[in-house]
Amino acid sequence: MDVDIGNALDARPGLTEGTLDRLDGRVAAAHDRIARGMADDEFGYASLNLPETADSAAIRAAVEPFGEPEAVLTVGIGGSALGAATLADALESDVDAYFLDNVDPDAVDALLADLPLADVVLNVVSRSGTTAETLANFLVVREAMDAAGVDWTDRTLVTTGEEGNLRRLAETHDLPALDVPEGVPGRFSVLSTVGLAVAALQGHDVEAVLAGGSDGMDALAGSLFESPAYAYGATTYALAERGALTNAFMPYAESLETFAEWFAQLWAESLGKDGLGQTPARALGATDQHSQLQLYRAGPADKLVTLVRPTERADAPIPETDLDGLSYLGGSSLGDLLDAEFAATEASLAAADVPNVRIEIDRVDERSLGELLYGMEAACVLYGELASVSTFTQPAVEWGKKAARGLLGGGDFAEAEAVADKREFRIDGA
Ligand SMILES: O=P(O)(O)OC[C@H]1O[C@](O)(CO)[C@@H](O)[C@@H]1O
Repeated sequence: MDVDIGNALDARPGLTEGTLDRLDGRVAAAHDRIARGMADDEFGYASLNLPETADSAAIRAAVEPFGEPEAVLTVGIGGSALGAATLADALESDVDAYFLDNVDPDAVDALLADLPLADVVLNVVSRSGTTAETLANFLVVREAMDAAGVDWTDRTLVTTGEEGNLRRLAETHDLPALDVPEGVPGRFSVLSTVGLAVAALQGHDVEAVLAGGSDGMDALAGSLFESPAYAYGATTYALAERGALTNAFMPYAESLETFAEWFAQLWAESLGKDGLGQTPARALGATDQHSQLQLYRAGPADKLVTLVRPTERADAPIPETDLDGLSYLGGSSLGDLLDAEFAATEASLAAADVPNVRIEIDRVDERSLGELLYGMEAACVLYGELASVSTFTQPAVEWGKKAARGLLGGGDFAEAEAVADKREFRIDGA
């Protein structure tokens, strides 16, 4: 993974090389803190040890009984789904991967109607084992399997914590079960059982993903000038300090669109604390050049754009054409066009003094993805150290959970009562 921060210098907001030099001392101190946390397997910091601590053999052993299924259906949400989905959507496989990470009845019914339930592995993932959406979806899928005459206990893999409903379910029905890694928040768990079981079921090289993570681990150093991940973390932090409170995250590869969704949880849930943080805006190149780019380039000077791409990709020729004004496309290729659009967008932002950072990986394969995912996690941890926030907790999400549970009769919660206090100011339609 390479990071180019050149277009973050002298932008609006922008950094100078002097800023970076002054910041590097704080990066060194932050790295020492991170290194100590990793050495002691401290809560949260343990995430950055996963390339060495993840048990790929246990993952392979757990999925082995399922052979090569037609499909894998993951029921989980947030970090319990997005990492696996990132790898599944980035890599090709003959085994289809589906994810139920929402409780939209239409979507759930439509998916269950299409799935070959007798040849699906039901991969239920929840660290806590109490997440309402995950447990509700599991109960719905289990009933659908029952109704289809499928023995769900033959088709289900559980990944969960030591305690909780899912652990008890696995023990009661003797289900294959994987442990979520200790001390690793869900959004940092892609390089573990949580993110890699689907990859193993899809026949991907799990060890190569972890080797890429190790590449990222080896690239950590006590200076932003020596570590791409820290260069990204320090630059995004310093730009936020200067007003870039939105980070438009824009991969130029369809295979990395879900990666942007994974990044959004990592960045928002880790750094959105104490009135601080940087809003990740998910975008896709070249598509969003025809939508959001207008705002990025000509809107408030309150954002940076992160451009991500593989330097090697498949290609497809563009046939010759005599269409007026379009003959220049003929004989070129879609890859050439995408690369030209990437360079043009990058230059367009620079010409408007909009800070932008380029992240490049060799190609979208297991090893490069492992390094990229690890690099973003390390960048996030560094940013959190520099911002002095509690990177690995997410207390703000609990209020809504209690309110929803109270509304459904799951207990007496003041949050649920507060829902009734909604201030009304309605403008009704026809
Ligand atoms: O794995 P669990 O415990 O079901 O949690 C799922 C997701 O919900 C959160 O806890 C937030 O509610 C995320 O941090 C986590 O990734």
